[in-house]
Amino acid sequence: MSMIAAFYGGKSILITGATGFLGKVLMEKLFRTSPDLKVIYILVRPKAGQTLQQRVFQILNSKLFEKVKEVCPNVHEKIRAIYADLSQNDFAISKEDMQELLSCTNIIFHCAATVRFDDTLRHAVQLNVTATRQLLLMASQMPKLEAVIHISTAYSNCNLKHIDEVIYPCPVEPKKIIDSLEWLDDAIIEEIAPKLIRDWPNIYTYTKALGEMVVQQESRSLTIAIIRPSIVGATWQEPFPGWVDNINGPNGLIIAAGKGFLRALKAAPKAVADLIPVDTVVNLMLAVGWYTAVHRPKSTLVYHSTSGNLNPCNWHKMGVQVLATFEKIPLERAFRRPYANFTSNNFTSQYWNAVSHQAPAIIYDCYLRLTGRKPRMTKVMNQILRTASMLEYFLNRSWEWSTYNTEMLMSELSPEDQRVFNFDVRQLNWLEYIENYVLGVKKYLLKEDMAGIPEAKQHLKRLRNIHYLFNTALFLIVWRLLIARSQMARNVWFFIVSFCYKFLSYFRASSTLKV
Ligand SMILES: CCCCCCCCCCCCCCCCCC(=O)SCCNC(=O)CCNC(=O)[C@H](O)C(C)(C)COP(=O)(O)OP(=O)(O)OC[C@H]1O[C@@H](n2cnc3c(N)ncnc32)[C@H](O)[C@@H]1OP(=O)(O)O
Ligand SMILES: NC(=O)C1=CN([C@@H]2O[C@H](COP(=O)(O)OP(=O)(O)OC[C@H]3O[C@@H](n4cnc5c(N)ncnc54)[C@H](OP(=O)(O)O)[C@@H]3O)[C@@H](O)[C@H]2O)C=CC1
Repeated sequence: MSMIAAFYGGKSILITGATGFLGKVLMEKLFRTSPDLKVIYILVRPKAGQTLQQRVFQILNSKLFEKVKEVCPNVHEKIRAIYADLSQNDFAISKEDMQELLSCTNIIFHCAATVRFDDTLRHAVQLNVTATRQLLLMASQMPKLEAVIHISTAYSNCNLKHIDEVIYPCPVEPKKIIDSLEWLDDAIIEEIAPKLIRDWPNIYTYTKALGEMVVQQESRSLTIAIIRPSIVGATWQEPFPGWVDNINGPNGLIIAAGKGFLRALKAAPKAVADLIPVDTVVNLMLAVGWYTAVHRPKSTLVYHSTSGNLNPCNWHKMGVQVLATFEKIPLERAFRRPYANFTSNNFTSQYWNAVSHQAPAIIYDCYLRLTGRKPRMTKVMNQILRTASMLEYFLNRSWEWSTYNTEMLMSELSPEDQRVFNFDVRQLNWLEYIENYVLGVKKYLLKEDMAGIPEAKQHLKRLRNIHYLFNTALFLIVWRLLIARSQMARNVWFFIVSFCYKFLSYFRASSTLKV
């Protein structure tokens, strides 16, 4: 019997960010392994014209929750969506709902955040810092609370090379930043933002670091743990391999590569690609929730959910496997054949951008214009290049994350828990994982039909022929122009032609002799 699964039985669990990538997988696993849990409260806001109920309905009716419905048929009754906006005071939760949350909650998983790298400082602080503080204030009024699990990121201290499982101080107190944002206007805030974030690469990682400091300062009587995942990728094993549903992190770039838009990336081929499957992160979260509530460690423990030091894979290996998978299972209607050129050199990268990205986009837009259609490829390409440049920082560096606490926790689990809540990334086979990942991007994110693979392969063959034809035509045009203008080119041309002629004559003569 799994001790962790039994621990969550009969519990009331509060999850923020339950509609996000990590939150959905967390809910799924909780319902599947502890179907006798009492209730999961989720803080949700209406979005894209959908009410809370419609959003919950959509999640529960997705493929991700198919197994849950077999194990826990009354899952609809065990989920309680509470209207909340984490950027508002008291999260805009009604009095009745707040009362229920305060009196019933046993465990909190705080996943909600803005994960955009280019968010405004005001919004990112509201979500990643102030909301964390407010949630902890709420937590301190919960008599039945056993543990709070805060989700940070392994990159919250990416200005350091070696990162331990400790909370590092930030140069400016979070409280001071929160207070000053109250009276500064937006223009000034955006002006001071680059000075505030110093050597952090973006507002996201900086505000996540501030969020950790808030956890440390506000923990007081609470039992809290922090989990720091690196780059969260598709599911490895559960509930099925390759599930993914948003374009964040590697997903957008994998699509761009598969569709043939992105053919070169400024990335250090040997740098560690620190991906971690989302189900591995969720298993660690649930194990940490159990351990924190049962063992009540005296200080706030930090757990790294990373792969680099236990089972490293580099960007080159990852890129090669992504391309190999696209050979077998290509995406539909590709723009060009998938290809990837990793370089960390500035000049080479700019050259590839011009030749492999901008030029084809401009040529294609000319073609669209000539055929009376609206040009769009340059816009798409610029969007992809902007995203790639935002991720560059993470593609050109390697970090060392220590994993003492994570390994300690692993050794504390019973063999059954190690199996059911497996977060041992050493068992991950990268080649198999990446293949399933790419397949998952095609099936679950792009919703492409597997029956379309033969047609997609035919399309790639046509693209290859167009590519050869285009290159030959280009070569002939350039050569013709050169011959017309340069005596040296003409000499080279006559030399080649006479050499070929002599070779053919020799070949013909020797074959006649043999006969
Ligand atoms: C062979 C090649 C191999 C490739 C392998 C490469 C692997 C690369 C790995 C990358 C490493 C990433 C490192 C990350 C490390 C940090 C870890 C964390 O904690 S990070 C935590 C994770 N955080 C991150 O990863 C955040 C990173 N991303 C960002 O911050 C921003 O996306 C941005 C700033 C990059 C671009 O912003 P912006 O220019 O404003 O663009 P928008 O975002 O607004 O969207 C663009 C378009 O996409 C549409 N669309 C949106 N959603 C979906 C969807 N679900 N479904 C479908 N479509 C969707 C949307 O409608 C729009 O279309 P349109 O309306 O224009 O037609
Ligand atoms: N994905 C990754 O690679 C990594 C993620 N992390 C961390 O993991 C956590 C979860 O990330 P992930 O699931 O990928 O992110 P998502 O963007 O998929 O999910 C974010 C969640 O936060 C919710 N949220 C955002 N703003 C508000 C708001 N104002 N009010 C209420 N809810 C809000 C979103 O709700 P809505 O659906 O309404 O937008 C969504 O449920 C984050 O803390 C992130 O920092 C850490 C490392 C890597």
